[in-house]
Amino acid sequence: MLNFEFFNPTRIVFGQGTIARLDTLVASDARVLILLGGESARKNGTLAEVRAALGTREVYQFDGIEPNPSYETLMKAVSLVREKKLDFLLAVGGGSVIDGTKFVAAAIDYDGEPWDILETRGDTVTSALPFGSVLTLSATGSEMNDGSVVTRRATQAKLAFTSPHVFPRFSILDPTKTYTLPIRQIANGVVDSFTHVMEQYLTYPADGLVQDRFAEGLLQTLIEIGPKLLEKADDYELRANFMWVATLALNGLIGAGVPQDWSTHIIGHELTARYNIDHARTLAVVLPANLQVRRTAKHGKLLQYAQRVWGITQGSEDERIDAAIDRTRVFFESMGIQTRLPDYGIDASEIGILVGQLRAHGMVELGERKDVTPEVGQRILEASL
Ligand SMILES: NC(=O)c1ccc[n+]([C@@H]2O[C@H](COP(=O)([O-])OP(=O)(O)OC[C@H]3O[C@@H](n4cnc5c(N)ncnc54)[C@H](O)[C@@H]3O)[C@@H](O)[C@H]2O)c1
Repeated sequence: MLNFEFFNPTRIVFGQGTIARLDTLVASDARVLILLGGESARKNGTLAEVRAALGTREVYQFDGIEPNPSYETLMKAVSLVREKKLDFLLAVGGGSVIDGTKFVAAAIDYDGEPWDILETRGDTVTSALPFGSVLTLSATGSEMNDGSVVTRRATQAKLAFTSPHVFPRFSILDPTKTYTLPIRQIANGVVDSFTHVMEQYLTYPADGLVQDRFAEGLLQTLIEIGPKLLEKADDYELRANFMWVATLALNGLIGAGVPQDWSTHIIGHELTARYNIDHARTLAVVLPANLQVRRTAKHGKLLQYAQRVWGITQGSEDERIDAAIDRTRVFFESMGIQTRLPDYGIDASEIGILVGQLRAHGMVELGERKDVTPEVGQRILEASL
C-alpha cells in the first residue's frame, strides 16, 4: 500500500426531512449567500425549505450557476459577497453549484487574479469562506470532497483545483430532493460515480485490499441499482443508496493508499469545454477506449475487475479483459448513454484539435504512471471513434 494522509472534515447529514437541520448547522448570526443553479430547487420546494430553516438570518441569493459552472458567472457572485460583506455560503444544487461555491469561497480573499486558483490547481489557495451544501443531484461527490471544476468560457478551458480549504463544513443529503431529476441526470450520475471509482481502482495492483473491496462494492451496487433508478423516481431506498454510493465514490476513502488515474476525466474535460457535452457522457466515451488502449499497463487490475465485478472467469486472459471492457460499455449504453465520439457528432478531424487542447492546458503526463502523453491521448480518442 502507498503512504497516505486521509483527512475529511465534512459532516454528512443524511435522510428525509434533514434540511431543517440548517438551523443548527449555520451560525445564528451568519450573513448567508445561497447559491443556486437553474429553476429546479425553486420548483421542487427545496429552496423554500432552505429559507424556512434559515429563519431570520440575513440571507441573499445568487441564481444562475450553469452546468459546468463558468468563471465569468462565478466572479459575479464573488463581487456580491464582497459588496454585502457576507460570511457564509450555502450551495443548493448539484455538483456544478457546489463546485462553483468552492471557487467563490476560495476567490473571496484570494491575493491576485482568481483564475490563477485553477492555473495552479489550488496550490495557491490559503483560505476560503466557510460553506455548506444541500445536495439535489447524486453524481460528483463534490458534497464531501475538496475538488472543484470551473470552465472559462472565453478560452474554452475547463480546469480543476483541489484545496483542503474547500471541503464543505457540512452537506445535507435528502434523497427525496432528487425525485425531480430528469432521467438524463440520473443516468449521468450513475456513469459519473462509476467512473470516479474506476479512476481510483483500475490502475495497477498496490495491495490496497480493503480499498479494492470497497471499490468493487460500489461498482457492483451501481450495476445493481443503475437500471432500476431509471424506472421509478420516488423509490426512497433506491435513491438513498445511490446518493450514498455517489458520495463514497469520491470522498477520498477508496483512493487513500492506492494509485489513481484520472486521465479519463481530463480528456473528458476537453470534450465538454469544446462541445459542451455533459460531463458524464464524455466519461462514457473515454473510459472504455482508455481501458482498451492501456490494457497492458492495466492488465492485472483488468483481470481482477473482470472476475470480481462482472463474474467473468471463462476464456483466455485477453478474452476476459475484452469481455470486461465490453460489459462496461454495455452497462453505460443500458443507462441510455452513448459511448462513441460520432454519437455526439464528433469525427476524426477533431482529434488533432482536442490533443492540442490537452497540450495547451499542460495535460502532458497523465495517469497512474504519468505516461499518458498527448500521443496516448490521441490513441484513446481514436479508439473512441
Ligand atoms: N468536485 C468534484 O469532485 C467533481 C467530480 C466530478 C464532476 N464534477 C463537475 O460537476 C459538474 C457536474 O455536476 P452534476 O453532474 O452534479 O450536474 P449539475 O450540477 O451540472 O446539474 C445538472 C442539471 O441538473 C439540474 N438539477 C439539479 N438538481 C436537480 C433536481 N433535484 N431536480 C431537477 N433538476 C435538477 C441542474 O439545474 C442542471 O441543469 C461538472 O462541471 C463536472 O465537471 C466535479
